[in-house]
Amino acid sequence: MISVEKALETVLNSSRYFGLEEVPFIKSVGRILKEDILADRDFPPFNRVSMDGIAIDYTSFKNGQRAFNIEGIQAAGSEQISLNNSGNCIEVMTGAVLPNNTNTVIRYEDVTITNGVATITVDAINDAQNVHAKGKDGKIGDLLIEQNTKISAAEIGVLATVGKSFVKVAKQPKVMIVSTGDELVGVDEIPLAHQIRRSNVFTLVSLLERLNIPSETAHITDDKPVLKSKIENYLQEYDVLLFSGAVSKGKYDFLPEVFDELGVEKLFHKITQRPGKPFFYGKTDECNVFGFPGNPISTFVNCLAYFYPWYHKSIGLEVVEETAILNADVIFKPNLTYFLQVKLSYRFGHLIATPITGNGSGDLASLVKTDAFIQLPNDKVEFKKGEVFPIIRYR
Ligand SMILES: Nc1nc2c(c(=O)[nH]1)N[C@H]1C(S)=C(S)[C@@H](COP(=O)(O)OP(=O)(O)OC[C@H]3O[C@@H](n4cnc5c(N)ncnc54)[C@H](O)[C@@H]3O)O[C@H]1N2
Ligand code: MOO
Ligand SMILES: [Mg+2]
Repeated sequence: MISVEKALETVLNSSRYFGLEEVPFIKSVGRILKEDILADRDFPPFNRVSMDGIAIDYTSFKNGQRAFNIEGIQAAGSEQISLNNSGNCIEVMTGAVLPNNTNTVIRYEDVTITNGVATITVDAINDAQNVHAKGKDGKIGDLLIEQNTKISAAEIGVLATVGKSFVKVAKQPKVMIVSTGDELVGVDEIPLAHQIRRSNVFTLVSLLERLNIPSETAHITDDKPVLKSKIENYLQEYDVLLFSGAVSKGKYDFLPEVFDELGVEKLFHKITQRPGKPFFYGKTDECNVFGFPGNPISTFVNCLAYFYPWYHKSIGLEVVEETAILNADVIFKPNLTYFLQVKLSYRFGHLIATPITGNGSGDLASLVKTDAFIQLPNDKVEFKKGEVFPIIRYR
């Protein structure tokens, strides 16, 4: 039996590198970028007209000129034209290149146009107004998105702008999720009096989907030879195996011995925590094996507390700790770290965790009423309202 801290350290020390892949940028939301994205040209790439109106040479205005013959039109998407006579003007549209020999744009609202002559109707204009200068937002080669950024809609626009139709992202591990147990039937089935529907695999699939990790699932009954032959294949085929059930002390809890017989190196079995104590963790050269205890809340909390940080470390992301203020006195006597279910709220900008006690680790419906687990350490028995502890949230 090891402590939560030691278990987490062991899990993190066995993180694994899954490599990179290139994906179409539009499919990359939620993935972890594995290259720096640089500006392929200046931002904006030319002196960009930012108001519809007329472009002039400011010197003419400064010298007192107010009426300008219109020489032409510069539309957005047209090649740059030139003002031939510095006493004239060119009509310009937002998004167009500022014409050669002009430097200042006056918006249509501030001019009147009659018979091809634009007359400025305001007293003051500024040199270079309404021009978004080339390179003002960024220079060619500037770092726009750092690697290890989680790609969101904000990054997608930048990727499009710099022409990155394919991007390098962290490859996801190949994951198999296995439930075990003779008492479990499918979701679409009507359970007999002694049976229940399996739920843990689907919880795990969903917890992995939050990380954008696709997974496959299987169910194996409590039959040791079958477990052994199937798991032998899975160990060859997958980067990660997540199990729920069959890791405790029961007559049919075969997984620890099956893992041993298949050469899975045991890194630990059993942690001083509740719920989730009988967690088995091991690895082979190619595969990491998470044997979560079968009680639904045990599977759930251990996936969050150990698989999540292991995955984050594996793809090169920082593992960040969050804390909240306990909102009630709690007494917990066993010498175990207590992952207590809490409902989160904000008060004056502080995150508050209100304990909601369910009926133990089999009470999966209680998860619906809470948002997170607060992690109460095993070095004391009384936890006071107002004290701050780490939390693991799932919403
Ligand atoms: N003598 C002891 N008995 C138990 C101990 C112990 O230390 N000594 N630990 C208890 C704790 S704590 C837990 S947690 C469970 C862990 O049990 P297993 O990992 O062996 O899991 P199972 O026995 O297969 O099942 C336990 C429980 O969970 C339900 N279950 C399992 N899989 C699913 C699923 N996919 N969906 C829904 N529910 C599932 C199963 O029906 C059982 O009710 O052991 C305690 N016992
Ligand atoms: O600790 Mo077990 O994980 O209570 O259900
Ligand atoms: Mg059992």
